[in-house]
Amino acid sequence: MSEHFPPNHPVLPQQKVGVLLLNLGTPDGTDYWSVRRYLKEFLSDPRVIETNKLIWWPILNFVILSFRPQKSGHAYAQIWDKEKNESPLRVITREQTQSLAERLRGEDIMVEFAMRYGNPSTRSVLEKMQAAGCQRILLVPLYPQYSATTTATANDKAFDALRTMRWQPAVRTAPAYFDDPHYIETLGNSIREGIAKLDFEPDVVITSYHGMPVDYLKKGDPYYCQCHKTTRLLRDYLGWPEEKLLVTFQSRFGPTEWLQPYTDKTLEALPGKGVKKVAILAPAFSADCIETLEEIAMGGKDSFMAAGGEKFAYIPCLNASTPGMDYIEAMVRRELGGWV
Ligand SMILES: C=CC1=C(C)c2cc3[nH]c(cc4nc(cc5[nH]c(cc1n2)c(C)c5CCC(=O)O)C(CCC(=O)O)=C4C)c(C)c3C=C
Ligand SMILES: [Fe+2]
Ligand SMILES: [Fe+2]
Repeated sequence: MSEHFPPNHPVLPQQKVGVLLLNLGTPDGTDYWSVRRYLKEFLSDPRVIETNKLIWWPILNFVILSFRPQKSGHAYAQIWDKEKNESPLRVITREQTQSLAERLRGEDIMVEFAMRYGNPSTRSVLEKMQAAGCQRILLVPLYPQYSATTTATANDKAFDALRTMRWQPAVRTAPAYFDDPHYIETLGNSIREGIAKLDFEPDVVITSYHGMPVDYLKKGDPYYCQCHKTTRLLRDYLGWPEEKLLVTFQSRFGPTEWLQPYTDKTLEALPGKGVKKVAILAPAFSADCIETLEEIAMGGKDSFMAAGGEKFAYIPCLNASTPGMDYIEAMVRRELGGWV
């Protein structure tokens, strides 16, 4: 008999592969304190706000966190899933996770989701996966276009948790998929089908991406170029000219210059140029959320109509739709190559 120490070796769970879907995060409720807690974590992230900490700390704590939680809480209340008492972003991310788990069933793969800010936290889920025997974990940031403000910080948070694990699993990160032909085809088909359901033919279709300070682009963040490439490939796929499929940037925050053209200003200007019927989608988001449902589908529609627009339609994100999940499954299987 060999000499083992300790003599009563603990029983170890069976080894398995894990897939961890990562998204941004969302508040646990629409009340002031829930939204404040979420915004504080979000806006304290130096990947998101690069302003010097000594300058930013008082602005965040004394100015932004005293008024923004009410304003955002009111916006969240308009889109809240009242049946599940949860934010749509989390409802949809969970549906995507369940669907992927279903598709990978029988291969002993554990599929979970975690958020960069709020719950379920990346650390708690990674610890659960490690304890369940996941010795190989694929991290999948659910952002089609890479940005340091989203993809990199999601991965950072996962690596932070791994840093304190004695028995650290092997980890891979999935790359951005902004130009993957299968993704472009899936998104292109969702545009075609979205339009086919309408009672009008849009004069133009807008791809509205989440914005970012221009300064981050100048410092080398590839997000802006990847957004443009997604739309260019969509035009090629659909066979549309440049003026039929526009690129705009939404969700401006703070006084600095953000990526342009701005979605809100574009929607206000189009009717004056004779464009009265638009359809709009938000390809930077894998799941519908406050930025798409409240800001675009509701707010964007109001400003377009107030400026003289006649027809407005919002085309949903891929969410947990069958084609959307077909894509995520194929991408995950590809990235798991050699592991399963
Ligand atoms: C302040 C700077 C911000 C940067 C830069 C930024 C980049 C960025 N964000 C997303 C995706 C999402 N953002 C969401 C909400 C949201 N974003 C910011 C700020 C920045 N985002 C704030 C303050 C908020 C909170 C809502 C609000 O108070 O207005 C969400 C939705 C979350 C939800 O709960 O529904 C997503 C998703 C991307 C892709 C991106 C890339 C440049
Ligand atoms: Fe954002
Ligand atoms: Fe917003």
